[in-house]
Amino acid sequence: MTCIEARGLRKRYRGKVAVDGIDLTIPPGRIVGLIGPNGAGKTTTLEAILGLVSFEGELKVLGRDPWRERTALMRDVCFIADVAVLPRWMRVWQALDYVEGVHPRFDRAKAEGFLARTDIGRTSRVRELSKGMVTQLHLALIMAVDAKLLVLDEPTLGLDILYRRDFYISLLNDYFDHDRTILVTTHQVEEIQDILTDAIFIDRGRIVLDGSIEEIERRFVELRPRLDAVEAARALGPVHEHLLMGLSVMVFDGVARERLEPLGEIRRPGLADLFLVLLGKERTQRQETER
Ligand SMILES: Nc1ncnc2c1ncn2[C@@H]1O[C@H](COP(=O)(O)OP(=O)(O)OP(=O)(O)O)[C@@H](O)[C@H]1O
Repeated sequence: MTCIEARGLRKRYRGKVAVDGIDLTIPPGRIVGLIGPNGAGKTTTLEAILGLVSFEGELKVLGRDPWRERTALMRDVCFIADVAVLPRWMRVWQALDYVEGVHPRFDRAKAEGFLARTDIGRTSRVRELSKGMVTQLHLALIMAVDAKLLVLDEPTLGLDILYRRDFYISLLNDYFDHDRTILVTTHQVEEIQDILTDAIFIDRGRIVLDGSIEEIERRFVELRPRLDAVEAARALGPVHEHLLMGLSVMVFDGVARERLEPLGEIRRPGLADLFLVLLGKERTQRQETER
């Protein structure tokens, strides 16, 4: 069964379009990055998937309509919103007790294992923890639930670089298996690009690119042409060109590597760079259409 299927998904807030008719097909066993600038519609898309906002269009998550069947859906879905909120008076062990009590698929030993890698004491109250520690606690609770879909909205906001790395490694090693799907948004694209199987670029409520990392890597190539090959490379129609310390860097879309290799050094463009390139292109095209 497809994990998430959307056709013409649209969300308007009092006349303002936040999500503008997007189509998605996410099978099980993928780690999908939803990447976009501020206000692109990422959180709104996740909220529709989680049944937290109503929407227009068709949307099925694990075969259910999230808005109408939210309660049933939540047995198989876990999520972390970009603002982690836990009751401030609660002690850490009480939070563990609570989730154990309400969630039949919570593995307490696993949560304790995640917490053991932090400085969070079992008897501390949430209000005594730093912002990053509250997030760590929240992640430990959520990652110990056996769910089919895990939705993470900026999960590492406020976490230090060591813990962020540790988090993504354990997401891959301890959480992910080939039946689960993880949908994650972050502005720190470089940190997640190596764990993703797929990327969806979104800008102003529309999808700019959607594909597996292998497809994206096959399609886009970065070339640093030799000085004597710059004109020949330009003739192949790069979708982007910029200068780096006086030398040209070009990105090609759908040009065979064999044609580029003789012209200079070939690289895999980073997702963040690619995003900037495609975003610039899309915005220029839209401005031209609007004119
Ligand atoms: N509850 C709301 N009421 C009105 N407008 C909203 C609401 N939530 C979001 N929006 C608008 O919808 C658009 C998309 O917002 P959304 O939060 O989905 O973006 P985002 O991609 O998650 O951004 P960020 O990276 O900044 O978190 C924005 O223009 C935002 O102002």
